[in-house]
Amino acid sequence: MSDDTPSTGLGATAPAPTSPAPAPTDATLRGAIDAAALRVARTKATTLVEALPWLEQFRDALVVIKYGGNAMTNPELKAAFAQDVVFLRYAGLRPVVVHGGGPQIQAMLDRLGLESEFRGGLRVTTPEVMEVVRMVLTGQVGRELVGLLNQHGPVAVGLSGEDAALFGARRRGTVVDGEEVDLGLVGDVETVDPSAVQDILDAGRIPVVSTIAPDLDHDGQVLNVNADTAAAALAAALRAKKLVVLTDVEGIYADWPDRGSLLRGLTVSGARDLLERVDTGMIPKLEACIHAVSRGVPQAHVVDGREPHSMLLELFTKEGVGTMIRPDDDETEDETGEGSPS
Ligand SMILES: Nc1ncnc2c1ncn2[C@@H]1O[C@H](COP(=O)(O)OP(=O)(O)O)[C@@H](O)[C@H]1O
Ligand SMILES: CC(=O)N[C@@H](CCC(=O)OP(=O)(O)O)C(=O)O
Repeated sequence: MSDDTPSTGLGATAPAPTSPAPAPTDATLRGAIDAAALRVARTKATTLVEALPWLEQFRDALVVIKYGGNAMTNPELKAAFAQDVVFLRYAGLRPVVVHGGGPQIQAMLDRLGLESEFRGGLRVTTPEVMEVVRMVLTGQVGRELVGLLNQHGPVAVGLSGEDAALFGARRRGTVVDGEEVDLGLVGDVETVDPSAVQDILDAGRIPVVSTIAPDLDHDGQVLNVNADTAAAALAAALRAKKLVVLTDVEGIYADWPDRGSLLRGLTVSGARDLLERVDTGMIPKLEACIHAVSRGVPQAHVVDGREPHSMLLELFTKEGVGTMIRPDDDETEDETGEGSPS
């Protein structure tokens, strides 16, 4: 007797069926498949309708998306990212992509046998390394993203911080273990003229920005700037409605690397306090979010770029998936982000 023989509930078991159940007819099978397909279609429709309040709220909204090099290493993820950005555009938002490319720069430096080291989270940049940074960001990573976006229609236009004086930067050093460190050709963005980006947006297209910046103090010299902070400066100058930073973790953790300490929401003051406790990679991201929100961008999000379509989930669902940073006087609930479209 097989283990799954049905029980009568009276201590005895029912006799095993003597003949197999009749095989389902083609019509019954087709009916079952149609019912399942209908259920899937209904779920899709519910998902679309759930996005409606956000689509209404974000109509025309300018969203600056920072796409980090670590979230850009897998072809499927890159394709999903391109789909999401084009989706935002076709849904009536105005996305602007600002990309990094740290791992891609490193790979090229390794191929060329050039050494470079990071100090305080920034790459020490010699003139030779600067040539590679410029070549990889504008000539490789930017081009590739433009190509991926344009697979969905002729929407994307690439430019760098050098075009139409989009960015102007000044050289910076850093302090590591109490010591002043010369980073070479590394700068902070000090001026932003967003008119070239605005022109591309006004044409209904998607600007894709590589973060190379002319040196304001030395004509003809360009500087290597951190892509997170450049994205924040651009978001503030464009008066963006959101800054979305895609990276390779779920969001910001209160107590990194304790996976149970993922933060759903943070105020700018909370983010400033946390700066003391985060490690190298997250410092420029947190600084970028603080910079953008304290200069008038209503919300900044840190989202997992390894999760396909995480950006859409963060923007268009009640639960969200990453960490949202908002002004101190914003009353949005921290834990769930519920209450209003985030
Ligand atoms: N509190 C924190 N929350 C999340 N990540 C953190 C935190 N502190 C440090 N990190 C590190 O920051 C990294 C993200 O920065 P980075 O590797 O520079 O990303 P990207 O290439 O996307 O710019 C994470 O992978 C993680 O190792
Ligand atoms: C000064 C400095 O460190 N610049 C970065 C620029 C690229 C970048 O920021 O890329 P991610 O966003 O992928 O980290 C670098 O040379 O790697």
